[in-house]
Amino acid sequence: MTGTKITIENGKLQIPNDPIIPFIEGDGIGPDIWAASVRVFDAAVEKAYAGEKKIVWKEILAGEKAKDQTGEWLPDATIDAMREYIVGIKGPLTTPVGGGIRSLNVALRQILDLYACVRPVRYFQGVTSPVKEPQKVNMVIFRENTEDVYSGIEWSQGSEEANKIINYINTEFNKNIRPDSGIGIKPVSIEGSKRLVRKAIQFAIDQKRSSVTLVHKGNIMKFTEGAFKDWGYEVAVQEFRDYIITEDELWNDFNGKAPEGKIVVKDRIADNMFQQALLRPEEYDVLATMNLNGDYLSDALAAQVGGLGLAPGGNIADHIALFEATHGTAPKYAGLDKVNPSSVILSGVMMLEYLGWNEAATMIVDGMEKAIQSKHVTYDLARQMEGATELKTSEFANAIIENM
Ligand SMILES: NC(=O)C1=CN([C@@H]2O[C@H](COP(=O)(O)OP(=O)(O)OC[C@H]3O[C@@H](n4cnc5c(N)ncnc54)[C@H](OP(=O)(O)O)[C@@H]3O)[C@@H](O)[C@H]2O)C=CC1
Ligand SMILES: O=C(O)CCC(=O)C(=O)O
Ligand SMILES: [Mg+2]
Repeated sequence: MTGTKITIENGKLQIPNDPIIPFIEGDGIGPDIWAASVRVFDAAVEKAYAGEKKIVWKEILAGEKAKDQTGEWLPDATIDAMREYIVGIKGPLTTPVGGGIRSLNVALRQILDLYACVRPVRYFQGVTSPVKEPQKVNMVIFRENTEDVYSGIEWSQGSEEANKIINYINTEFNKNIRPDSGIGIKPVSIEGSKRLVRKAIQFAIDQKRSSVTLVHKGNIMKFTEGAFKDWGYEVAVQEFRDYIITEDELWNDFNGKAPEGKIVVKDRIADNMFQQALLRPEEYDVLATMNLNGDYLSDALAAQVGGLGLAPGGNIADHIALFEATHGTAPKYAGLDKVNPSSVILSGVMMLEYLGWNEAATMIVDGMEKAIQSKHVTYDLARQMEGATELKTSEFANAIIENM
């Protein structure tokens, strides 16, 4: 295989003109949307750089394909490849509910310590949305990606471990957990919280965004969610003093009007955040959330601008980054060449921006905007639009390429 590895020099990514980029095709709808997406990426890079740049794709295995070919759901070679090649992209992977394997998606994030799940939510002109003014939504979710109830530390009801823990907590701490309970642990650390909020604020500074909102349920879960909020404010005030004001300062010192260029750091209790996002979306910009709240908010905000077919994301550490759509494997549509590939395509746009290949990224977004405005779209958007022509996954990729 030709191609050159991305490297890190003096803390910065060095991107060759022919980077080797690993990809995971994914389960369910994964093969359909990956086949469409990769054609769009290659066409955009070719068009933007006239052959001077090219991605050399390297398939790595996870999920059902890995199980079939290697006997393992997540082979070590896949983790090694991500460490070696640094930037990658993946399709969705199935996680059974209840028993069976744990989430491979979560495992990839935890093993590679991809601590920020970054999910931008914006409106595409022409998409029909369930809200009146979807164009007011322009938020970027920074979701903590390695801890919280996603840590996978849980024991089933009736297991020896669950019984032991219940007994210990009830006797040592005078609590009253019902003996027939399942047990899950919710660890939230200073390190995990602060590095996530730090990344969110740095993004807000770099992208000249107006606010960072810490989302939490700290009124109820005081020492996990409440602590996340407190540690978030600590990072803001101690590390970014020259760039930010808190919401208290906004009202006490600036009469509700932020000085030019200052980012307002505020917090909202999670249930309130969901209704604020619907009713006053223009007041929210960057959101820093814990793992579970961020998972819920990602799908809800995606729906607000037209659905999961348009919801990209990236799991990003200090250097290693694995881009992926917000949605899952939508198994009922697997192999039908039906679903919207845009979430993976827009995840690829995030990846191209991460590489600094902004020209190709912009070209894809332009192509997608034009295809949507011409009402040539996949079923999910077609069913909401009047007078739309429904395209297959592969045909929508063609439409983007033709409009680039
Ligand atoms: N990061 C990952 O890999 C993720 C994996 N998963 C896994 O995926 C599996 C299925 O999860 P499920 O809860 O059904 O959620 P999914 O996100 O897979 O699908 C839910 C619904 O969202 C809509 N949708 C999803 N993707 C698209 C798309 N590309 N284009 C158009 N519409 C889309 C469909 O809606 P409609 O029915 O209205 O057409 C679909 O039925 C589970 O095993 C879950 O664990 C879930 C989330 C993330
Ligand atoms: O890993 C899974 O199966 C689900 C993950 C998920 O919902 C998400 O990352 O948004
Ligand atoms: Mg989710």
